[in-house]
Amino acid sequence: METAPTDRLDPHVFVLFGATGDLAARKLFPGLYTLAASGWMPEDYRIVGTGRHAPEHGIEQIVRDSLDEFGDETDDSTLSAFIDRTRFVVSDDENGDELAEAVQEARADLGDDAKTLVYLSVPPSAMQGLIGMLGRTGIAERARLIVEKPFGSDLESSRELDAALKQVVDEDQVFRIDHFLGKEAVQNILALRFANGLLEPAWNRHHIASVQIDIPEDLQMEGRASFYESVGCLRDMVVTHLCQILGFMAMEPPVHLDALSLRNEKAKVFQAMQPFDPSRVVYGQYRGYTDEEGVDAGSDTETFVAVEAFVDNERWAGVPFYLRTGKAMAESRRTITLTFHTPPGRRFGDQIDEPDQLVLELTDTPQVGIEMWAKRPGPELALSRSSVMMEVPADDDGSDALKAYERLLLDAMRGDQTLFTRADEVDRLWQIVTPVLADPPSPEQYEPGSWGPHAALELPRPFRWHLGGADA
Ligand SMILES: NC(=O)C1=CN([C@@H]2O[C@H](COP(=O)(O)OP(=O)(O)OC[C@H]3O[C@@H](n4cnc5c(N)ncnc54)[C@H](OP(=O)(O)O)[C@@H]3O)[C@@H](O)[C@H]2O)C=CC1
Ligand SMILES: O=C1O[C@H](COP(=O)(O)O)[C@@H](O)[C@H](O)[C@H]1O
Repeated sequence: METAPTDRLDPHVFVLFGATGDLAARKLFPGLYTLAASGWMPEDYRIVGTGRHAPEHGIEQIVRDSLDEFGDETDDSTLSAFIDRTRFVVSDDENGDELAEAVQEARADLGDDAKTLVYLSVPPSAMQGLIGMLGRTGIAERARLIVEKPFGSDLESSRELDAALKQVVDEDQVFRIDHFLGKEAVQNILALRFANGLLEPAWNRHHIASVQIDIPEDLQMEGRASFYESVGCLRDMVVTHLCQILGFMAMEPPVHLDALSLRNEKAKVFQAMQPFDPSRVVYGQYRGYTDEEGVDAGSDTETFVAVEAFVDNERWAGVPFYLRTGKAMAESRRTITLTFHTPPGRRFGDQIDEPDQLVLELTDTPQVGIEMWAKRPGPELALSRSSVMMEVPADDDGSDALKAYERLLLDAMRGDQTLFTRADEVDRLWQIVTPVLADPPSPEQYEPGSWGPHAALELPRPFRWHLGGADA
C-alpha cells in the first residue's frame, strides 16, 4: 500500500442505507473511521445514515458503540470530527424527499466537485424498492452505488434487481461488493499465480488433480438468524465468496490487472463452469439451529454446503473443485488446497500414500504451504512426509494493510471497479446454482464443532478434505 495519499479524492457524501444494521456496526463505520484517521478519506466529507427507523439514542451513539465494539483505538479529535460530519435521516422506498434534501445540503456544503457514494447495506428484499426511490428523488444521478450481496435471491430476482439498477444508473456507477475480494489474502492469489514463474506452469489439469476451497466458520448465528433464515448458506457464502475465490484460482492470466481484463477473465471461468449437479451437493444444518431466535422450528435452511464443481475448459477439464463452508464448524479457516497428481511408476513401492499439496491459507497475513515427500535420513531410500509453510511477504507485519471493507470503500471512492463483481458474472453464477435451488438436497444434521455431515466427508472421495484430520 502507498504510505501517504498523494492524490486527494474529491469531497464525498456517503449515503448509508442500513446505518443501524449489523454490517454498518461491524465493518462500515469502523472502516470509514479508519480511512478518516489514516488520511485516506477526502479532505471533506459527510455521512448521511438512513433507514426506516431513527436510532433510539441517535446516530452518534450508533457510531460510538460500533467503534467501541468493533473498531481499533480511536483518537478524540478525529472521532469528534467524524461524528460532526455524520447525521441520520429517516427514509424508505416510498419516502425519500427528506433524504434527497439532506444529500443536496451536504453536496452544497462540499462544493461543486462533491461526489455521492450510496451504500445499500440492506437485505436483498429491500434493494429494489430503495433503488427506485433513489432514481425518483434524483439521489442516484451521477452517484456511485455500492450494492451488498447477495444480489437477489435467484436468477429471476437478480435479473429484476439488475434491470432496476440499469433504470437509474449505468453499469460504471454500480459497485457490487463481495468483501472477500477486498481481502489481502485473496488478492495475493493473483500475485502468487501471475508474478511468479514457479507455480503457473503447473496450474492446470496436467499437474493438478483436485482443488478445495474450504471456508468453515466456528461462529453460529450471532443475532443474524432471521436474516440467515431468508438466505441460507448457498446464497450467503457459496454463490458469492467461494465462487469469487474459484474465479481467481481458475482464471487465465489477464492481460492487465484492470477492471476490464480481470473481470473478463473471471467471467470466462464462470461461463465455463458447469451448473451444479444437485446429487453432488450436500446440505447440512447444525443441531440446535432451530432453537435460535427467529428460526422456525421446522426450518430446513442449510447452514452448511459442500459441493463439487467443474470448470469445463482447456485448463481445468476433469479437475473437481470442492467447495465447503458452514456455520458452527470445528474451526474458522479459509484454506485452498491444490492436490497434485502422484508421479507414475512404483519406484517407491507403496510409500507414496498421499499426493503433494499446495496449501494457501487466506489469513490476514497470507500463508503458503507445501506438503510433499522427501528422503528420510538413513541408509535406505525411504520417504518421509515434509511440509513447509511460509508467510507472504515474510518480513512484513501487515500493519499498513487495509481491511477488506476499507480497501473496497476506497476503491469505490476512486471509481475503480476491479475488485467489484460485474452483472454478467453474477447472472452466470445464479445460473450455475439454479439446479440446486430448484431441487435442493435435504439438510443433514451435524454436531456443532464438527466438520459437517457425514455425506460431505465422503463427497471428495477418492480425495480427502485437507482440513479435518482423521474425520476428513
Ligand atoms: N452483517 C454482516 O456481517 C454482513 C452483511 N452483509 C450484507 O449486508 C446487508 C445488511 O446486512 P446486515 O447489516 O447484517 O442486516 P441487518 O438486518 O442487521 O440490518 C439491515 C438494515 O437494513 C435496514 N432496512 C432497510 N429496509 C429494510 C427492509 N425492507 N427490511 C429489513 N431491513 C431493512 C434496517 O434498518 P431499518 O429497519 O431502520 O430500515 C437495518 O438497518 C445484507 O445484504 C447482508 O447480506 C454482507 C456481509 C457481511
Ligand atoms: O458475507 C459474509 O461473510 C462472513 C464471513 O466473512 P469474514 O470476512 O468475517 O470471514 C460470514 O460470516 C457471513 O455469514 C456472510 O454474510
